[in-house]
Amino acid sequence: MDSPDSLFDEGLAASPTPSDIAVVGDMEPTSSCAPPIPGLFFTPSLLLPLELADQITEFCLKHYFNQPGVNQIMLFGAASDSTPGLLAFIKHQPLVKFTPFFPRTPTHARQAILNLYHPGEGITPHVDLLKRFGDGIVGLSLGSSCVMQFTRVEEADDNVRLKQLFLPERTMIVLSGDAHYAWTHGIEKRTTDLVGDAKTFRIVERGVRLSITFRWLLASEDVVGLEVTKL
Ligand SMILES: O=C(O)CCC(=O)C(=O)O
Ligand SMILES: [Fe+2]
Repeated sequence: MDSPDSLFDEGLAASPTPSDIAVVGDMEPTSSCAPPIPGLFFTPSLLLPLELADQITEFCLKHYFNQPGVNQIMLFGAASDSTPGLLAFIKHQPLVKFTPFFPRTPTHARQAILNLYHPGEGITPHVDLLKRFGDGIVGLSLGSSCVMQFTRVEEADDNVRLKQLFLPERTMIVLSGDAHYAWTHGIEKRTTDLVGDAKTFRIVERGVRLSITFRWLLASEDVVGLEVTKL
């Protein structure tokens, strides 16, 4: 993937966007207990307030996903008016204190990627572009849950290379450090997820899911082309 506007690392994914209906494959029950990946922070009980979540979802669907076939939007700039009230909420959550996401003196532009997934769609495992983004990605799940999968970029000794995490709707995940740079993240193309543990689990249907991920752009990476939405 050579395009200068590519968001993801070469070799790991060909410009992943939510895509393609797939057959349900083998599933393992997955819980909302964060896997032991350094730099991955997730608190299942921390939920975006329902009213705010509904407002943001409605706003994004109306303003950004109002044409057929559009399933990914990139926003650049302060990204405050573009997702009203969302950054103000995120900023005060202890989870983001672990990341350099809200430095005392912001020096870089902010970027948000909005992905819309219909049931059966997913995103190829990838590492977000290392050279373009600063450390610390904050991701929100709106409208539906899903299972996110993580694999180590380098082969490691441990038996379990693939780790999974169930992301209920209105939850927030933070990927920083190793979780950002040394592991891929992706979502399998499924219409259902198996949630729980080996003994007690249930099938959860996927609905339409909107994810919003915030990042910092590194210096000189804040101009990527004229086709992007400038705020
Ligand atoms: O949908 C998600 O939660 C993940 C999106 C993602 O990985 C990305 O936009 O880079
Ligand atoms: Fe990503």
